[in-house]
Amino acid sequence: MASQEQLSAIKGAKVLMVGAGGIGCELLKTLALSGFQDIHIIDMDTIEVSNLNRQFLFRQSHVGQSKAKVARDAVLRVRPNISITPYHANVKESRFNVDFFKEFDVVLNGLDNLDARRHVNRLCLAADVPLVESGTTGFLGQVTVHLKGKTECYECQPKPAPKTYPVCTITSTPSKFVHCIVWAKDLLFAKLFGDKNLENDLNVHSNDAANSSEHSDVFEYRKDEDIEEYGRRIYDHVFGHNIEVALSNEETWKNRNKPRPIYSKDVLPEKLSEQNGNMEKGCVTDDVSAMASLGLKNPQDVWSLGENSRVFLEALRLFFLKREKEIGNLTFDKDDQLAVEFVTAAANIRASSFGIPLHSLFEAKGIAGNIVHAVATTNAIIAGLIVIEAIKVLIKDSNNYRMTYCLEHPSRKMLLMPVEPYEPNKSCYVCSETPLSLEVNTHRSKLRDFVEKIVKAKLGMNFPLIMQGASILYEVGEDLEEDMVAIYAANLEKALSELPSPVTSGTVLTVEDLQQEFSRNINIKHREEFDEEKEPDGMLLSGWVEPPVDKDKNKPIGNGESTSNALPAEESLEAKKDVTIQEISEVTEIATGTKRKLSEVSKGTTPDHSGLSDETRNHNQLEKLDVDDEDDELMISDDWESLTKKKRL
Ligand SMILES: Nc1ncnc2c1ncn2[C@@H]1O[C@H](COP(=O)(O)OP(=O)(O)OP(=O)(O)O)[C@@H](O)[C@H]1O
Ligand SMILES: [Zn+2]
Repeated sequence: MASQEQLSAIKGAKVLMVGAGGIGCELLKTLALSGFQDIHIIDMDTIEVSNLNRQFLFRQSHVGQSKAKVARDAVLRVRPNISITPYHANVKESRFNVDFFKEFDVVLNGLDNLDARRHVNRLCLAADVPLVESGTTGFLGQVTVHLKGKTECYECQPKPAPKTYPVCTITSTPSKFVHCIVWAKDLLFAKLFGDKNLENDLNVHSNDAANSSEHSDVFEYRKDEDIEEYGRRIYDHVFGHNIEVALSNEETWKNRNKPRPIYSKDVLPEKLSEQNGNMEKGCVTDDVSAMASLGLKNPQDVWSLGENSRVFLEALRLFFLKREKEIGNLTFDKDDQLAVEFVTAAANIRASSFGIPLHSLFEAKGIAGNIVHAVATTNAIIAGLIVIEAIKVLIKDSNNYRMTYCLEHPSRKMLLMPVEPYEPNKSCYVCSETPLSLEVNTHRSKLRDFVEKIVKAKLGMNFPLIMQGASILYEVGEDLEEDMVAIYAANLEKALSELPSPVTSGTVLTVEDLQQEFSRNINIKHREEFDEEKEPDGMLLSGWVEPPVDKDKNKPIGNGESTSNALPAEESLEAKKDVTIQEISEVTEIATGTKRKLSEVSKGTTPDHSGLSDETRNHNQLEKLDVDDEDDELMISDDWESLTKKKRL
């Protein structure tokens, strides 16, 4: 039962919700049913069919309409007397500036990406408005309170770098199905259907006897060539010939199982189109799906090697027959059925060659698209926790703020694990005044490199203004004069030392995002050489939060900026000599941060120094927590105070 104080705080509050998706729908409903009367909601998206299973305010008839508006209408039907103001817009639009944020008593995030979260964090800091941040990944979830100067901000802890794999694991020595998926989508799919000008590490041994005399690129489709013949040529090349070439390097296989070359003639009949009556169907129906034209119905079935080989050839054929115009511009998209079919089949054939268990299309799609299936109940629990924290924020009950984790399996008999929030990180470059410095080759690096790699990627600014003393070197904005736009565009292509106001060792640059009202000075230090593997940006930004380094191994124990260092231990040796392929996973970011703290607090352990990425290490710790729990009886605690001994505030 809410106290009088809580009730009047709820009634008088003006709250801003950002995101009306899985968490947002639950949150809006819970806010309305808890008595909130003035709710503003920003969401840039329209409703999709795939949202309907968990975003319960939406119905089939709403598909294509604004999430924020439909959510408002749905909730007003049960609470007609409250005020809900929807904005069908990106929270990064300039109208949502610091003054806009200042209007609210608390901001509640139900977002799904790092970029928007960082942006809202900065606006809340600039406007001095408390932020309740949230995230879910399947059964895992987290709610955190960020209050300027009192608790850590969203960016006080470095977020894990995207998961990466060494190129040689992907191109030569896969040991897990995910390696085969990365090979199939980032190398083979990209090679066949993507931009021909992009670099691709797929081994192209086109000097094999059969092809070298006529063609320099074995992947090229000859106009007069039969499409099945072409498909078989690619098949035999990547699954047969390339494997034979790899096998000839004896050293590689000394301590590994040797792969088996697979040729199409060994697994398929001579001429498929004559054998398979369904093959032509794909040409006449609109359904561009290899599965459909081969009569494979259940995406959860694991196909045999023969079936995968057929899907491979059929998907390739359909791309060339039905989607020829897109070839050369395609990038893998988890919602593109034909692309998923091709990648599943290719990954499975490669897996078969390397003795790795095969997977269904459903599983392969999840791995390829980094999909963790959303769980509606987790979203509902998290939304409830957001409202609990929001109420504490409104009555300024700061001693009782909690960062709460929602777990998949009970730990210490609990599914919900509240811990006290952390203090602000004194070296956080966002919420503290930490000085920054940048080592860079000022003769070689261009202003564009600085803007893209540092200002946007590292400092997360969207509308940067870069100044040296009083002169502006670069600016982004809607109302810039044309001549200024031209000058800034020209500046981007200049080396730092050749700019109109040269940037050299000792220069102090001021970088500012006017919308975020966020400004930092960066001391420039010239450095001649950079290690291409460890410092691929050719620049080194320091003075902001970095994970501690294990001095013996010179490896970060968490996720550093260098992606090649953020690798699972078993792969880290190879990583030292190899470039890495990125596999982006936004969805795990927030939950991964969760697990770091959870493991520290609940086990009382110090972070381990295993050299694993945060993601991997924390998964392991979470699993360990679960395994350690012998008693499976559940308890959801409501005794917040007694649960945490560590006082962090
Ligand atoms: N910059 C932004 N401005 C406004 N809304 C945003 C922004 N970024 C993300 N969102 C919204 O946050 C919500 C996140 O919800 P959720 O995680 O359930 O994602 P979804 O897109 O609805 O579902 P899924 O990605 O699982 O298909 C989405 O509705 C999305 O439109
Ligand atoms: Zn901070």
